Amino acid sequence: MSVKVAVAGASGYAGGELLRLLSGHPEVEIGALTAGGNAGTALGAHHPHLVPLAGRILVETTPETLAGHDVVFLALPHGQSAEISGQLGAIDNTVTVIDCGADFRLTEAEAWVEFYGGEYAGSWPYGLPELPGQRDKLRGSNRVAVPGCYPTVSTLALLPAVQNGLVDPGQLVVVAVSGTSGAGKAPKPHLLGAEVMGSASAYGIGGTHRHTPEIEQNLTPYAEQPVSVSFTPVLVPMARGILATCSAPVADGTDLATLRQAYEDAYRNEPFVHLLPEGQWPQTQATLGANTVQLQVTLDQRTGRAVIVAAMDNLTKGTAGGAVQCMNLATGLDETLALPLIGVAP
Ligand SMILES: NC(=O)C1=CN([C@@H]2O[C@H](COP(=O)(O)OP(=O)(O)OC[C@H]3O[C@@H](n4cnc5c(N)ncnc54)[C@H](OP(=O)(O)O)[C@@H]3O)[C@@H](O)[C@H]2O)C=CC1
Ligand SMILES: CC(=O)N[C@@H](CCC(=O)OP(=O)(O)O)C(=O)O
Repeated sequence: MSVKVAVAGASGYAGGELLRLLSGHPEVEIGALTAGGNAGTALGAHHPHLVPLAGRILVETTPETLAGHDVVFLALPHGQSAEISGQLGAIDNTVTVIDCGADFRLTEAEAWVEFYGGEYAGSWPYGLPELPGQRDKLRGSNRVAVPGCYPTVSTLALLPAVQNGLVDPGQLVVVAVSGTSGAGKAPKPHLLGAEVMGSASAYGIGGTHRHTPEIEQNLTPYAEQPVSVSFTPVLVPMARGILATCSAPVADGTDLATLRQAYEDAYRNEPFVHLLPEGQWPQTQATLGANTVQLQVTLDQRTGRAVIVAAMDNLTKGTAGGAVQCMNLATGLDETLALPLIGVAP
């Protein structure tokens, strides 16, 4: 079986990571690679690490250049996916579209308007296979909305505690540091070297970051009470990686052994989510370039809070790896194909 894929937004960070993974995929043939203003230039000018594909010329992102592929990955800025996927669907009704952007992630129009503004495009099956029952929705699906990077790691960190009623889901706190590639490649003043190097800065503070409703949406079906998360992202001087520290008050009678057991049970059979041995705490470098999330959980006895720390590469499991995992499921391939378990450390 050969799956012919196109990558829209191939000159960007997510597009580059998709191509790194897809280049090693035994069942994939790489078709059109598209960009915006950089159409007409060679891929190698943007991603010199993608040596075998370096000479490929980027073409314009149009329905016509994307049509005729089995799978199209969209790695475009927010708001672009809705329009192009609609136009593409009108001329090619057999294509599977996997969107790395946010356009189709939220199921509630009000949340979309509050956090993104503009017109709500609707929702597609959510590309987090580790959510209970989600694999069945992704198998054979011809549309997938890949999660945001912070929601992937935060949801997987909190799910077992929430699902088993071990914490108060109305008092979840997530503080997550991220490398700057999470912000994309387009130039922005706050990403200048002089702003980022040797400095850490919180942003999207006070419940205003657009990933807040996505994390709440993910956990709500598994909670016995309303879910509320206080989420604070922090930019740190790394290229890649997220380290999320999540906490919540534990339910009466919950001890550390019960908490730990919930995480062991939830992730024992998950290929990409790993609870570390007791006493070992996640660090981002162990997940770099790997499609993995590494977790540890403990109980802060003094404050009565469960504390879960999770590490993940924002570009791999947090975007492109998650997207390839969804492609594997959508096209009937082995879910784990071409997805590294081994990180790049130190
Ligand atoms: N970076 C991350 O960690 C994560 C990213 N995502 C999502 O993935 C998507 C891509 O992000 P990322 O790769 O970081 O962003 P980048 O800014 O690095 O890349 C954006 C890509 O989109 C192209 N593009 C920009 N404007 C247009 C346009 N008008 N028409 C066609 N193509 C255009 C750019 O081409 P050109 O070079 O020509 O401008 C580039 O290839 C976003 O929706 C993002 O939210 C999701 C999770 C995590
Ligand atoms: C460091 C940084 O800026 N990170 C991005 C999140 C990246 C991500 O997951 O993506 P989506 O844009 O697809 O939602 C941010 O906070 O906006």
